[in-house]
Amino acid sequence: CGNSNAVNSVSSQKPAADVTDKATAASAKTSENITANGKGKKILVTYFSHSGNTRRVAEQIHNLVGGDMFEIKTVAPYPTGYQESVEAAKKEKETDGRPQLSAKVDNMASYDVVFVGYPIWWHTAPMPVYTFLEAYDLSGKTVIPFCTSGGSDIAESMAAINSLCPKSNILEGLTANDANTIEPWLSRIGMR
Ligand SMILES: Cc1cc2nc3c(=O)[nH]c(=O)nc-3n(C[C@H](O)[C@H](O)[C@H](O)COP(=O)(O)O)c2cc1C
Repeated sequence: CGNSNAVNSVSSQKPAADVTDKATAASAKTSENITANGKGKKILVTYFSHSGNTRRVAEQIHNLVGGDMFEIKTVAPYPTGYQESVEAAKKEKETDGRPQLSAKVDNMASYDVVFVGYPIWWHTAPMPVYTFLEAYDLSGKTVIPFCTSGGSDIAESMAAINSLCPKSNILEGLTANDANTIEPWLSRIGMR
C-alpha cells in the first residue's frame, strides 16, 4: 500500500430508497454525514465487479452503513464473454499483472473504514484489486473484505488481502452469495 497521486472519483450516491425501512432511514443520511453508521467512522465502500453481482452487494452494504462508494474499474475492459474473461483473468494472474485503473480515490486518508468487494477469480481476488490496494496507504485503517463467487469462500482470498494491507485492521470478511447474510454480518462486526 504505497502512496499515489490523486485523480478523483468517489461518487457520493444516496442509497436507493426502495429496500427496508432501516435502509430507508439510512438513506436520509447523506454521504456528507460521515458519522452515519459504523460507530461514527467515515466509511468508503469500494468494489470491483465484472458482471454485477458484487456491485449489487456493495450497494446493499452502502444502503446499510452509509458513507461513500467507489468502483474499481480497469482502463482496459475484460472480455464480456464468460470463457474469454476467464482466460484473460487466468493469464493476468499467472503473470502477476497489475492492470491500470481508470480512477483513484483522492481523499483516502480521510476514511477510517474501507470495505473492499470483489468476485473470487481463480481462487483469489482479481488483479485490479491488487492494483487498487497497492495504490494507497491503508495503515491504521479498518479494512473489511467481501466477495461473491461461484462457490469459493472468501478465505481463499485472505492471504492476498492480508499481504496487500499489512498494517490495516482487517475484519471478518463475508462471502456474500446469500444477500440475507449481509445485515447479520454487519451487526456482528459492529458496523450496524
Ligand atoms: C475470471 C473468472 C474467474 C472465476 N473464478 C472463480 C473461482 O475461482 N471460484 C468461484 O467460486 N467462482 C469463480 N468465478 C465466478 C465469480 O466469482 C462469480 O460469478 C461472481 O459472483 C462474479 O461477480 P461479479 O458479477 O461482481 O463480477 C469466476 C468468474 C470469472 C469471470
